[in-house]
Amino acid sequence: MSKVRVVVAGPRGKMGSEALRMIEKQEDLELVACLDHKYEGRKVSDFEELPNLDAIFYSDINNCFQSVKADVLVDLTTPEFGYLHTKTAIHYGVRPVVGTTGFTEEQLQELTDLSEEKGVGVIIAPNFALGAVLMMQFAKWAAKYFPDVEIIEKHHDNKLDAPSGTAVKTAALIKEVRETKTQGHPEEKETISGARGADVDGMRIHSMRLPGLVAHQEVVFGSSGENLTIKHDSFHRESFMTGVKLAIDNVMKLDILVYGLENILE
Ligand SMILES: NC(=O)C1=CN([C@@H]2O[C@H](COP(=O)(O)OP(=O)(O)OC[C@H]3O[C@@H](n4cnc5c(N)ncnc54)[C@H](O)[C@@H]3O)[C@@H](O)[C@H]2O)C=CC1
Ligand SMILES: O=C(O)C1=N[C@H](C(=O)O)C[C@H](O)C1
Repeated sequence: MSKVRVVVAGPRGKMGSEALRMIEKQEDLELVACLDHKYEGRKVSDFEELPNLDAIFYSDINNCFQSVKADVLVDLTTPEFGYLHTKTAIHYGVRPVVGTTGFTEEQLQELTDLSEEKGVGVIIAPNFALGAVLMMQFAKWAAKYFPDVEIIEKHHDNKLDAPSGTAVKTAALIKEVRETKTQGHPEEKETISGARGADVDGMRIHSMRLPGLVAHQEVVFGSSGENLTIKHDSFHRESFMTGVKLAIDNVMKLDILVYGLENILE
């Protein structure tokens, strides 16, 4: 059986380095290159904190895909570069598995159209942790019966995007089953701007950023005389790696873009 040849973008990051450690342990995956805006030509093994792998760092994505044969690009970078990398990979016929969050709806639509036009499979998953995927599905189910809902997401203070991709995806899933409803008092007024959080279709998202946190979300439903809270915590980035592997395996069978890991779970 031939190995799936993987390029990782963002190898020195918190998620990218965890992905390298995961790939190193898999017999059916081979790390063939890394994409980083720094350290062109260096090997992964040159970095003490990274696994002992021979793959080379490339700074230019075109040079990378022209020099190395790759099947899958795993992108764990920033919203700006994640989007550019995904687009470029599709053009080269390299299947993107994207964990990077912060894409706009327009960017997601553009990537969906491009993937379909080129027949290149793509998986974009705002959260690779299986528990988080279940939390989102349970929240969607609960929203059918509890239309009053607020999402509280808590992350480490190095996070660039707010609200988190998971919170945005949770709101989108809830929106599929919940009638538009403005929550709170009809005449409520914020005396400090932002106090009620972001407004998505009348439901609220609150984003907390603190050192010490990893990735956490609570979806709180309210009804007369009762509350229901659905909560997920990622305490370590290893929690995302089962999903990254699952996405790499599945993207090889796809010729369209899939948004959300729930769409490939049985
Ligand atoms: N889908 C999921 O399950 C998860 C997604 N994320 C997302 O993954 C992304 C990365 O998160 P972290 O690892 O925590 O961030 P990080 O800041 O630790 O790592 C990002 C890395 O990207 C690199 N980078 C920046 N520009 C680049 C470029 N042009 N080319 C190549 N590399 C570049 C940086 O040098 C850095 O090493 C974020 O968008 C975050 O929201 C994070 C955790 C889980
Ligand atoms: O930046 C992070 O850390 C995370 N980002 C993703 C998001 O925006 O939802 C997934 C997870 O919450 C960790």
